[in-house]
Amino acid sequence: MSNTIPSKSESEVLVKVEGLSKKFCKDLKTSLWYGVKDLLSGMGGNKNDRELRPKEFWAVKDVSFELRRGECLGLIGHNGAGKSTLLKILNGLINPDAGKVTIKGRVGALIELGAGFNPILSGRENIYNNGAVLGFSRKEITEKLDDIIAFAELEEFIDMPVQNYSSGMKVRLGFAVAAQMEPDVLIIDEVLAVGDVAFRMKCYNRILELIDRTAVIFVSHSLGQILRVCSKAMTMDIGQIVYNGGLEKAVTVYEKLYLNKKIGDLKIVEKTSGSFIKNVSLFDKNEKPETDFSTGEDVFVKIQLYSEEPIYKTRLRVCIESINIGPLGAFSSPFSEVYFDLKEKEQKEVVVSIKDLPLQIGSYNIIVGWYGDDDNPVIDIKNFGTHLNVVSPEVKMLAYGTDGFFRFKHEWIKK
Ligand SMILES: Nc1ncnc2c1ncn2[C@@H]1O[C@H](COP(=O)(O)OP(=O)(O)OP(=O)(O)O)[C@@H](O)[C@H]1O
Repeated sequence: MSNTIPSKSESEVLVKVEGLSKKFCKDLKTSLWYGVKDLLSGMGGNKNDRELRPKEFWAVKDVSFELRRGECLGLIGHNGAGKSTLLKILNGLINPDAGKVTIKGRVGALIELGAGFNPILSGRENIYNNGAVLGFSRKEITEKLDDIIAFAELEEFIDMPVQNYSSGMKVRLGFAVAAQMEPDVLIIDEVLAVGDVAFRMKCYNRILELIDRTAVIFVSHSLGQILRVCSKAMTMDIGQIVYNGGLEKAVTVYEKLYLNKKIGDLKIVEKTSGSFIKNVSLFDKNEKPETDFSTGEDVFVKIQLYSEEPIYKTRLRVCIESINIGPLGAFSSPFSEVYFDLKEKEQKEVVVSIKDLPLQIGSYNIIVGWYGDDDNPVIDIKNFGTHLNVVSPEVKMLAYGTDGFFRFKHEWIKK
């Protein structure tokens, strides 16, 4: 028998999800009525779980994936994408309508705030209850008790009923129980965000400590957190997996979805008469149209302007926006003393280069504004539709230092 640690691709599959689906009903009364009908038809063996009836929708649809020991899967998706529903099915809190979940070993989970705790029992009593549910004996729990209480930093409050705990205290106790009980599978939902920053950092460090012997599923809206903690990621939209694989691609897919949704929501009407920006597109250094770039590459923004009337001394401004945060930076042509004149019915092409792109992995939106004189301050603004995707270099763990938006030019000096 070999003593070498198995590589991740050889290590044991701890979570196997096959064709998982769960539907909900948008209306409570109809939902109750369907419940009664299902019960009766179920008794008659006539249940059709794969069909949607009026007012029903798929919260999770045909989801399949595997997770091995040593892997940490980040689950990302917009509000209502189905992330929490999927985690609740994995943790056995709700039953799927179709599909199968196979989990090997103990599951530690932090899903809903206070879920799994009995509010009238003290923190200490709840630790014993939760430990027992996970299959630990009283002696084993007593051995771990001090570590759990210390990790949760609840020494003073451990004998107080959990119903009197603050949200942060409940999260601390929940995470401490889930993570200190040496689970094989650890499931962490967004609730971790309720804890303060120092506690969250402690939790990430604990997850990193556990990773070699655990399979972790981690949901967060913070892409920074996902990039910091996870080794792979899955993007969900409307109950389905739209991407499952590398971190950087999953983040880009998620941000693109967000951008498209934003465009859809705003129902943008583009200006197409008078003077207007006809198009904004991106090119690489070989003048090839491109949307995917690497940190450090040169990006060329091509702006097509058109004017029916002659206009003089106009200015252009380019702003780069992060989808989650907003504007990251902008530059305007007057700073370089560059202005644009257009004759009657003239089309003009302007190219501005962004040298040595300082942005890190993610999807960004380019906004171009065209401005005239005091009488005509805003000629046109093209807000959406030009994505700049930064797709490499690959993101690894925190130690590789790819947090945040910018990569600063830097040099290490050893003395
Ligand atoms: N018990 C329920 N009854 C009816 N609909 C539900 C129920 N639980 C969730 N849903 C619906 O299922 C969909 C998926 O919800 P879910 O909470 O899984 O999304 P999510 O990706 O976790 O969202 P968020 O990021 O906002 O937490 C939503 O439309 C939600 O309204």
